[in-house]
Amino acid sequence: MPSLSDAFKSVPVQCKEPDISSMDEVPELYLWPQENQQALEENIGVNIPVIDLQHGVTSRASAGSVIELLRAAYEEFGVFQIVNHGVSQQLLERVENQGRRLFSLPLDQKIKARRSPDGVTGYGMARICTFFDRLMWSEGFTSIGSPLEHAEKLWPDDYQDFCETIDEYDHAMKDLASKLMSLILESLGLRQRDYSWGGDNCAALQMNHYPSCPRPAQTMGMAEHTDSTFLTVLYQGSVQGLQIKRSDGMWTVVPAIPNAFVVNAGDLLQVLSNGRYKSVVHRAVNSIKPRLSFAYLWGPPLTAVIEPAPQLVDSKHPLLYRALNWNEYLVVRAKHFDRALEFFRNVQ
Ligand SMILES: C=C1C[C@]23C[C@@]1(O)CC[C@H]2[C@@]12CCC[C@@](C)(C(=O)O1)[C@H]2[C@@H]3C(=O)O
Ligand SMILES: O=C(O)CCC(=O)C(=O)O
Ligand SMILES: [Fe+2]
Repeated sequence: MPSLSDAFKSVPVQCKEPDISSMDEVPELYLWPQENQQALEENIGVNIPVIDLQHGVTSRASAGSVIELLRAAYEEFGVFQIVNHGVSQQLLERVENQGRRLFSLPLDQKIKARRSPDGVTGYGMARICTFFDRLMWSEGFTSIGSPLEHAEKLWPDDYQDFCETIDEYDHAMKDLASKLMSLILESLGLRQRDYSWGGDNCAALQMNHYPSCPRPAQTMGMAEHTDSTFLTVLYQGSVQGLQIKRSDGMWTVVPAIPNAFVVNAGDLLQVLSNGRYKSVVHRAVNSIKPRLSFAYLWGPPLTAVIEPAPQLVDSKHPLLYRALNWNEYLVVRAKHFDRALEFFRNVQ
């Protein structure tokens, strides 16, 4: 049985982990072309819906049911935010504190928990770094289930708080992600019982740190990408940085709302919905302020067959993708990155 950690074995990567937290100058390799960096002040918050999971209210003038709001948000943007989601503010604060604690360790300590070249979990740059010729102004830590193996290396005598907090957060995210998936299926007119795959859904928690940056207009925190998931639940704290690319190619800021989560549509949802909900292209930009984000990347059991729902295929909506599973998708993506979905296009 493959695990999420196996998908990258065929394409090992060796990323360096320079100590960007202590740099007051930005080295050449971190400077990205200017066209990437248009400031988008005028686009801040362009109607990206905020859904109140208990009441269905939104930031838009017109309120509606959660399902209608979700459908509209995913058709238009591939993203929405949620409030009143049931995850306590206290847990979010604890997770942020543990993130701060981890990333403020000296680099020689962090690299004791370094991600292996063919692995997924541990400390290092986001795996997509190999697809770009510039470096990203960020560092990350990925866990799948318990982070114990790495936490013991980071804090040999004091890893318990970290593990307990991450375990608790992982459980809260697991529940929230499956609730969101039920709502998403309902919004597509699909029956929950057809999507209970048998076996546990897989997920990874990606903690990101974007250190204070002396030239934020010229650097990139995390380069543009889609997530390979069904959905990603992102907590971005109080410092803004996430941007999404709209269908007209314009970048739009996703405002940081206290205690809200951002819910991105991922590539597997694009497949399952036969292209009706497109995975959202997004990136994170830097600022003078240090920023943390926590992405819970959630998908099906690794070998479950994912294919466009038959109810969403008809003469006006031809079958766009052939059946795949998350494992084979990740293997193709590890090699071909943003072109991976093309390999699963249905050819008539
Ligand atoms: C479940 C996963 C999604 C991810 C690859 C991974 O196996 C674990 C890390 C995830 C992450 C987080 C940052 C962005 C991303 C594109 C990356 O490089 O690593 C995603 C991967 C993905 O969505 O494919
Ligand atoms: O930091 C952010 O806002 C985005 C992070 C992200 O896209 C990811 O971890 O996949
Ligand atoms: Fe992402």
